Amino acid sequence: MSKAVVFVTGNAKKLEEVLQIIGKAIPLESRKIDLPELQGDPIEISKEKCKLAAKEVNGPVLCEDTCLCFNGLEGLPGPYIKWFLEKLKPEGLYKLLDGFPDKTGYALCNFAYCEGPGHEPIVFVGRTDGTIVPPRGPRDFGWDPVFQPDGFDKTYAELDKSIKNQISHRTKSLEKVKEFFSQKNQ
Ligand SMILES: O=c1[nH]c(=O)c2ncn([C@@H]3O[C@H](COP(=O)(O)OP(=O)(O)OP(=O)(O)O)[C@@H](O)[C@H]3O)c2[nH]1
Ligand SMILES: [Mg+2]
Repeated sequence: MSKAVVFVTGNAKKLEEVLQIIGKAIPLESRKIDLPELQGDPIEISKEKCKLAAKEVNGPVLCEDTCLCFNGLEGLPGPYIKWFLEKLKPEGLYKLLDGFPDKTGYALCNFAYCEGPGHEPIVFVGRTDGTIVPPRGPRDFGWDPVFQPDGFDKTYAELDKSIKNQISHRTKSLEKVKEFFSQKNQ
């Protein structure tokens, strides 16, 4: 690849996972910029975030927006999970579903790639379905303690990192990003 792609994020834990997942498949640089985020549709949010990132960097960029969606709440908190988590902590996220029998949900990761200012971003969606449970496991990354992926009896936080990175929303999205770059560079 001629030009390194800059992954723009203000979140160190995200960056750590992205580097673990992609290894050397895509030469990445990272830039810590906390980008403003639109409200609304998750795809549009990631596209707009990526356009702003491309402007800041003045070159090719990747960025991602992550949602945690509760089926009982019609997909909310979704893209607003960061603010819900900050105020309610993991316990409060589970309590949000008090009175809602459906505890299922999904983690969504939308990576967006933009070639540079003026280019339209492309979005790569990764989704992992699961259940929202009372928090269990280490607290070092966001809402991991309340998300139990389907097929496992452990939360993301309790799972070995290598297992989370085989099945996660982020991995599924990055698989598509890798495929895109391998085609692009043929
Ligand atoms: O337990 C978790 N497991 C994950 O796999 C995961 N991925 C993201 N998050 C959290 O969900 C919100 C997304 O908001 P978000 O996409 O806007 O991220 P951000 O603002 O922190 O960084 P960025 O937008 O600069 O990239 C933020 O609170 C993140 O900490 C996760 N929590
Ligand atoms: Mg953000």
